[in-house]
Amino acid sequence: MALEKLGKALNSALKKLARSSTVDEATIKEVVRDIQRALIQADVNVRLVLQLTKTIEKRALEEKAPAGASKKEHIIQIVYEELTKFLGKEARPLEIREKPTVLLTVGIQGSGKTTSVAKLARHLQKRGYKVGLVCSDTWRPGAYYQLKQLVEPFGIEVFGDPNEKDAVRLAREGVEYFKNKGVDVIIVDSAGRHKDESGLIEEMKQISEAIKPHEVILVIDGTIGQQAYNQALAFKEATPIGSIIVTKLDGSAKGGGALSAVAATGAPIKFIGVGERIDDLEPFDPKRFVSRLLGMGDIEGLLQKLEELQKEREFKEEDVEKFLKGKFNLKDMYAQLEAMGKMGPLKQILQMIPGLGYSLPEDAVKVGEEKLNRYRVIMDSMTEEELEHPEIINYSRIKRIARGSGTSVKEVRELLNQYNQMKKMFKGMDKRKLSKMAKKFNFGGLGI
Ligand SMILES: Nc1nc2c(ncn2[C@@H]2O[C@H](COP(=O)(O)OP(=O)(O)OP(=O)(O)O)[C@@H](O)[C@H]2O)c(=O)[nH]1
Repeated sequence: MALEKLGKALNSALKKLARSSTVDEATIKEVVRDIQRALIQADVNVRLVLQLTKTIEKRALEEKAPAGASKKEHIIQIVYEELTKFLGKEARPLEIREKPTVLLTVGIQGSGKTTSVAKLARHLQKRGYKVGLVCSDTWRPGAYYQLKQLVEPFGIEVFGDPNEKDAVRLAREGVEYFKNKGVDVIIVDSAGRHKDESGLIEEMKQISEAIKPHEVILVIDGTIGQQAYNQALAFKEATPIGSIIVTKLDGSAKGGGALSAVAATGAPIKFIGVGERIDDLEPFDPKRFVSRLLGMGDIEGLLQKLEELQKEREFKEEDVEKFLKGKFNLKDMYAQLEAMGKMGPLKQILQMIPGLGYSLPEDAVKVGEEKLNRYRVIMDSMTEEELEHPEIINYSRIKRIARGSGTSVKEVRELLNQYNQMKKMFKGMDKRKLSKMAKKFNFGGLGI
């Protein structure tokens, strides 16, 4: 996984939060300090770290958790949101709009450029595009053979001439060649042997002028950490159509520094390299990346589901009245269960709740999910009258319901007990307490 070490450190900071019994100022400050330490160790620029953690701390201390979410959940949400913003906020996918779309890749020698070109070609091929590669590296004859070797197994053609000395001419001829072949995407790989960024950018300008690419992609070595800032900035200023691939994020201790430094320039990171194999290239999406980094499953999904859950949890005024008068029936309970069912497998929901996913024993989740299903099956075998007036369900009805639903008398009784308990609790409660309890019941009252 990319940035494994940073992920682990951030994850343990949040785990500590999830485990703490209270969430006060001292807890928040400790979490923030842990996050600071983790980021600085990943070579993220200290000034950026301080800015980021100050925002997290301020929000965590000042903002109130939205209804239905705990303070812990809210803090995790804040950390997630701020880290996402830190890495560019939105995904900026590579778009293939025209046929052919011409891409030019540049990058300093050793950055992983040639490998990334092969990976990108394969990535696009897997998405159904026919891709042609042009090697315009006139400095290193081996580059052509290296590229060929990488993509040959996939039937991707490489245009090049190891004896040609004019990079601009090679690039132009290569693009013409593939245009005539009707490919969807042409990727032109330029030379990496430049003494510095200015040489690199100069060649990029010349080739750009000749082939008019739709996009220029800079490949940056993720192991250089925050030094990536200057490279990305110089590049961003030189081309209005630039995007970036940050390589070697697998196992690099400084990858977090490189990613955040590039993001700080505002240049879009479109892919990250996460290994030496041809498939080790991932489209970069800050949201998904941060969710995975924090090791908390799909947090985006969680936020959405929390929102839905909250809507479902909101008891209508008339419902509250009804419950207060003790008129809560099985149908009402059924509606609650159905609302839960709509939101997908319970286990999945529970796992997405930061903090809970860690502590939840597998058995508890299984029982909850199974029980919910059984309740539903049992209620499907009840008549309308029984659902509305459960008090009429006597022993012979229980036997019939058990038979009809393929369950047992014991299970039908269990459901009725659950109902009676809920009803008893609703009765005689004040409004405020009731809505609080209702929220709890959606998760806690069903034997989960
Ligand atoms: N672990 C890891 N290694 C990578 C990644 N990308 C590239 N590499 C390795 O980095 C080394 C240099 O990669 P090349 O593709 O030859 O890069 P380059 O030197 O920029 O290419 P040119 O400038 O064209 O010569 C190779 O050993 C690659 O296997 C990555 O994402 N992860």
